[in-house]
Amino acid sequence: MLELQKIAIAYQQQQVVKAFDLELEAGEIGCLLGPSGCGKTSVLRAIAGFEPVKEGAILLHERMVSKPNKSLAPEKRRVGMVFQDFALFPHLTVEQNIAFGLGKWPGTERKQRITELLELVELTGYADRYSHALSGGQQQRVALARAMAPRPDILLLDEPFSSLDSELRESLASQVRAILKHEKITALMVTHDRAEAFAMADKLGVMSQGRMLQWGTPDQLYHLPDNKVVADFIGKCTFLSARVTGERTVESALGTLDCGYPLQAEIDTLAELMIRPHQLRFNGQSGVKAQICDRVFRGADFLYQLQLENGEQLFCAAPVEINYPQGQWVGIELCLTRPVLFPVQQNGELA
Ligand SMILES: Nc1ncnc2c1ncn2[C@@H]1O[C@H](COP(=O)(O)OP(=O)(O)OP(=O)(O)O)[C@@H](O)[C@H]1O
Repeated sequence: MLELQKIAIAYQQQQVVKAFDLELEAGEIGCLLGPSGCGKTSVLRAIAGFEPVKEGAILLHERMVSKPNKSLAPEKRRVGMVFQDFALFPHLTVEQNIAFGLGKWPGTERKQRITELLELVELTGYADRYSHALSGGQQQRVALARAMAPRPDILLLDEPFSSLDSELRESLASQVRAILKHEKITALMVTHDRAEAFAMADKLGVMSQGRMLQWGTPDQLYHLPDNKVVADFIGKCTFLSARVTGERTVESALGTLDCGYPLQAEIDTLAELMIRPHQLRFNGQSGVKAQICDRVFRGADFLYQLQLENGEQLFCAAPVEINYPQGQWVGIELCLTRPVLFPVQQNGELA
């Protein structure tokens, strides 16, 4: 449905997006995640036709819509957009805002589509309200209904929940996902909030400095990140020094670990082992000891900061029923199904 082939975007002479690839199947929801200024909005604007590409091509429905010096006008692309600030017309009612997206649709079809959308976004009964009399979440649902009204081929969402409070953000993200799935709409959303991205995405991409670092399912990015930047951006983790000791084994301060797959690295190669907080467990029988440096209450669990005897630090998430005080020495064990190792130097043998 959507294919970006090595696109580059530049403002004046400065390239802000480089050799950027992305593919979305029909009905899939993709999310671009990345720090402020990495180029997320520029990618969305290029797909919508508001920015030209300097290199590469954009295909929508297998039709070329952008390539250098050639760009199909935004209104001819069948692309819908939802913005951060909702962008509703304040002088129009909910119904009129939604109808705006329907242009020249005939009367009965228009009425039917509006009724259907109001029901879908759970705003039946709000048709005559003006936006100032709606909550932030309701306003954003109207904006979504307006963008979906003409049944675009693809919907682009630019940080649609960022002006809402965090609790509402997550519940609205799940609601919006259900609505998009119901309508079988292909969508691409940009955000810098990973909880939001996890709640929405079938496919997730992490961007940094104009480049796509990795594109895959949220599960792939979380459990098998391609590099340390993705690993860190997608969830809390620490990297423990390790040394290759065999075809499949490494040794670290937590002992010898059988990785279960060939490492393709020389014996004695240095590496870093990714450890997420839930991959460490307290175990009084374990010979590996660590001291509790700090802990943070997170509701369902504590996030412990631990220091090993060699000084390396790790995070461990444990249920609140386990209640270790600061300073205590505890036994710990690793619970990894598929250990992830990174080379100490990029382009090293484990890359
Ligand atoms: N119209 C413009 N003219 C010049 N530079 C621009 C323009 N728009 C964006 N930029 C620059 O391009 C880079 C990428 O901006 P972009 O808005 O795409 O990033 P972003 O990842 O969406 O950021 P944020 O999360 O803060 O919205 C930034 O360095 C920004 O300053």
